[in-house]
Amino acid sequence: MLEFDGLYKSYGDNRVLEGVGFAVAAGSMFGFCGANGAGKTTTMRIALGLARADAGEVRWRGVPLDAAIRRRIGYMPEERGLYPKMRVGEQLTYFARLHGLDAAAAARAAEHWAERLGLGARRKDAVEKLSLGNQQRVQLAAALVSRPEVLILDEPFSGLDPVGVDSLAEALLEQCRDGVPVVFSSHQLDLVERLCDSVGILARGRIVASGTVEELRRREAGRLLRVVVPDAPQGWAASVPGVRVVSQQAGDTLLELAAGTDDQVVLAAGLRTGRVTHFAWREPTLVELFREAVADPAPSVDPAEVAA
Ligand SMILES: Nc1ncnc2c1ncn2[C@@H]1O[C@H](COP(=O)(O)OP(=O)(O)OP(=O)(O)O)[C@@H](O)[C@H]1O
Repeated sequence: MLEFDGLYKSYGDNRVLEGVGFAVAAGSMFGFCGANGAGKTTTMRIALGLARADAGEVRWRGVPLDAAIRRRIGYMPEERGLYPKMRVGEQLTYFARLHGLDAAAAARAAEHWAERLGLGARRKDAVEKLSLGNQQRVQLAAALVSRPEVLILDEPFSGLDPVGVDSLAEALLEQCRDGVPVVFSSHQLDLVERLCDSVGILARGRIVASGTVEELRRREAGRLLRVVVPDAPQGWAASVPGVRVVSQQAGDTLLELAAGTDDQVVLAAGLRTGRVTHFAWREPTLVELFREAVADPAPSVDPAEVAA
């Protein structure tokens, strides 16, 4: 288990992390989501020892990370860290050696990952001659080449074409099957939904939602209702108490029901305006769950005011 436990980090007055905690089981993939500036990179840099937490720690198999454990972590930094003049093959061999592989094993691993990520023909080219997407593939190969026990990847999919996304996704799933815990940050929520066993959404310095996508959905279940009334006038649902119209296109409406709102009341309202051809609960997408989770919480209501 890879555990991030109670991480706090401030830069001056900027309180970035205020008790970030989550755990990633060996052999599972964790999607680390959050708005720009939420603190994902900061969290990963703390794990790698590149930033120091004010409080909290990161553990692998119960042991706080130290320099020796960190050498066994494959890390892809957001700012990317390649040597532009070095050839692709040499660079990969170099990173593998840096993580302790002997010369022969390093050369074999470099060749394997270059081929695997579609860089076979570019092995002898200097990194600076590659397109940005291909440089990204080299960076990924550099994280994988040392046969890491743990993978921590900062936006590994950004800038990749669909073929690159597929080859990386397949490579990461294979790492998971070999028992490696994989943490990656991404704004591409469709990918997170497709690949990850679990997801954590960082907002306001904390993980505000976490679990499998299914669990997150179930927590929200029963709230989004799709109703199709082809002949209904625009805005027919807006006056139903406890109903918010999320979207409306022709007679196709997506409604959010407040807790306790009776869906049959909504159905009756729809029927009053015409024939209802579709009426079903709809599962929220990860994008909708994300929006909900990062939105500023409703201002708290003073209980005394409610009682009055
Ligand atoms: N070295 C630093 N010095 C001062 N402030 C920093 C430093 N590193 C990060 N920050 C601040 O910490 C906050 C979180 O930044 P971070 O890069 O961790 O967010 P992120 O979630 O990775 O964002 P993005 O999705 O945009 O990459 C930001 O307000 C950023 O300005």
